[in-house]
Amino acid sequence: MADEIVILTGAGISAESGLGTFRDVGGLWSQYDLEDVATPQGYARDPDLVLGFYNARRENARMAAPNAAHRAIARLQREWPGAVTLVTQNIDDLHERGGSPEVVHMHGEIMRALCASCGHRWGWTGAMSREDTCPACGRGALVRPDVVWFGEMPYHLDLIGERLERAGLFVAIGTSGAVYPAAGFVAEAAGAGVPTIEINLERSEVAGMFDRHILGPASETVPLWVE
Ligand SMILES: CC(C)NC(=O)[C@H](Cc1c[nH]c2ccccc12)NC(=O)[C@H](CCCC/N=C(/NCCC(=O)O)S[C@H]1O[C@H](COP(=O)(O)OP(=O)(O)OC[C@H]2O[C@@H](n3cnc4c(N)ncnc43)[C@H](O)[C@@H]2O)[C@@H](O)[C@H]1O)NC(=O)OCc1ccccc1
Repeated sequence: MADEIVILTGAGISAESGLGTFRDVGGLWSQYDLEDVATPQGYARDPDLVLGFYNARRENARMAAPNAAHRAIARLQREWPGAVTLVTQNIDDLHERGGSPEVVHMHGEIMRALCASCGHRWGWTGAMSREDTCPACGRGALVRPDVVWFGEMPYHLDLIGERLERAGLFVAIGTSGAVYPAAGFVAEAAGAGVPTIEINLERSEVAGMFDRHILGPASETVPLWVE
């Protein structure tokens, strides 16, 4: 419907809340090899390294606070109930703490755990270790963060595809367009004749696919765009 909006966010929207992005200078991927810490193979090879990596990110997310960009999107969702689908690649909970009523976490959530044995999911706040056991099947050493690793299928792709098809506008905020299938959503939207806007510090790797570009820090550009 013409008045429906799909918003996709990435690490850039949480940068001004103090959560490092992935590719920027000094970003996470310059400190860790994603093969080691964000793949099922890395987890099988060295679960302590992986659980330690996510324990540190969970602590950072817990200490961080939502910024004006998170709050502006939440305001838009409240002012247009049911018309705004907020999809995020971020595993932090800053959108929810910024007041967003519905957040589609396509890459999972760091404040949740997943049992790699029975698939049970539950809320998780503290540090995770191999000693932890699943409250459903009781097995240990298979409790992992409920996040989507490289080579794993992202969550909610059917819902996202359906919302993209019928959207009146697609907006990407704070994402480099380097990771698929998220980076392909603009092409899906454009293919369905949906107008597209990129709001980012700089032009992304898929900038050429967007109709409009609003460049600058999200905490400034997003509240202005929402106004
Ligand atoms: C590296 C890349 C080439 N590899 C992939 O894309 C792979 C493989 C692949 C699949 N299809 C392909 C097609 C082509 C090539 C490769 C592939 N994809 C997968 O493995 C995916 C799973 C990918 C998910 C991996 N998990 C993440 N996260 C969770 C864990 C964790 O977080 O640890 S990805 C993780 O990295 C990505 C980081 O990207 P961004 O968020 O954009 O962050 P980045 O730092 O890159 O950029 C920040 C941007 O913000 C801007 N910025 C900075 N500060 C600000 C500021 N202040 N204001 C505004 N903007 C700002 C910067 O300028 C910059 O542009 C996010 O998605 C994030 O979630 N699974 C899959 O494909 O399954 C099978 C399948 C098959 C068919 C259909 C479906 C599935």
